[in-house]
Amino acid sequence: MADVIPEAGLPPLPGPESALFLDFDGTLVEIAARPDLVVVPPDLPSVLQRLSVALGGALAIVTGRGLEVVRGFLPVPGLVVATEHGAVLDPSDAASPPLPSPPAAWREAADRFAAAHPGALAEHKRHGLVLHYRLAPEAGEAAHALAEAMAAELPEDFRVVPAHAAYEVRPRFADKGKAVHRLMARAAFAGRKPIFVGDDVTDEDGITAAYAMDGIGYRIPEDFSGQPARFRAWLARAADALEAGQGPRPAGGG
Ligand SMILES: O=P(O)(O)OC[C@H]1O[C@H](O[C@H]2O[C@H](CO)[C@@H](O)[C@H](O)[C@H]2O)[C@H](O)[C@@H](O)[C@@H]1O
Repeated sequence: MADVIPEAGLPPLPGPESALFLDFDGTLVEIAARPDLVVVPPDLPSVLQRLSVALGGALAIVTGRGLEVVRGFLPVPGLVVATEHGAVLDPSDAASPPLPSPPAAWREAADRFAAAHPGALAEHKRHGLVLHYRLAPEAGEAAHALAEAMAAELPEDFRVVPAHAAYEVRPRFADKGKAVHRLMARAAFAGRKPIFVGDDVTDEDGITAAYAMDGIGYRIPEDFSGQPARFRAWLARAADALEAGQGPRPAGGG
């Protein structure tokens, strides 16, 4: 990696018995003015691929982003991804629960919100939508009110989750913790020590799940000084260390 950052004060590197669960925005990449403007460092996909191979496939991206967006940013063969906050796993599994999608009227209302507030954005996903106001801070209250009004129409299916300068309307029964539990049941992950790394409130479910399975969670603000670059450098060192000696541990070997 291009980032030259001292190791002091960083968490211990993951060992060959680990399973890595990594958030995307604010963790692997710096927050940007708009979702389409995030910058993926050119060497990040290869670092993720090396880690995935070294860990026998036990590496997953667990993100609020949509599936196609993540695959576009991180073109890593064999990479497991849990998108839309765990609602959509790829590769999928037979246990995938049916999840609702926002009604067309909500999508139209979201687009009208964005049109009415220059700088605001409506992001549409399969099972949810996001009202972004980072570039239109005065629209924050309107975004919140609209998101709450939508979720109130179908409260058994949807809930509102605050994000960085955005409000997300997403399926009530999807969260990153459930995604971690489902992935840990897969052969490549089973028996490993889960390590979840995130930066945001939605990552707390994933961190809780990791602890529940004798793993650990790291937070970018506290453990990497709020710097995704520090975290990326840590990942690169982990790939070096795993390749140098520890090697992949057979999947499911306890
Ligand atoms: O779970 P994550 O990978 O952290 O994704 C959470 C949401 O991130 C994206 O929005 C946030 O990042 C944007 C790019 O840095 C930023 O412009 C925006 O203000 C943030 O809210 C993404 O657009 C959402 O779909 C994700 O759910």
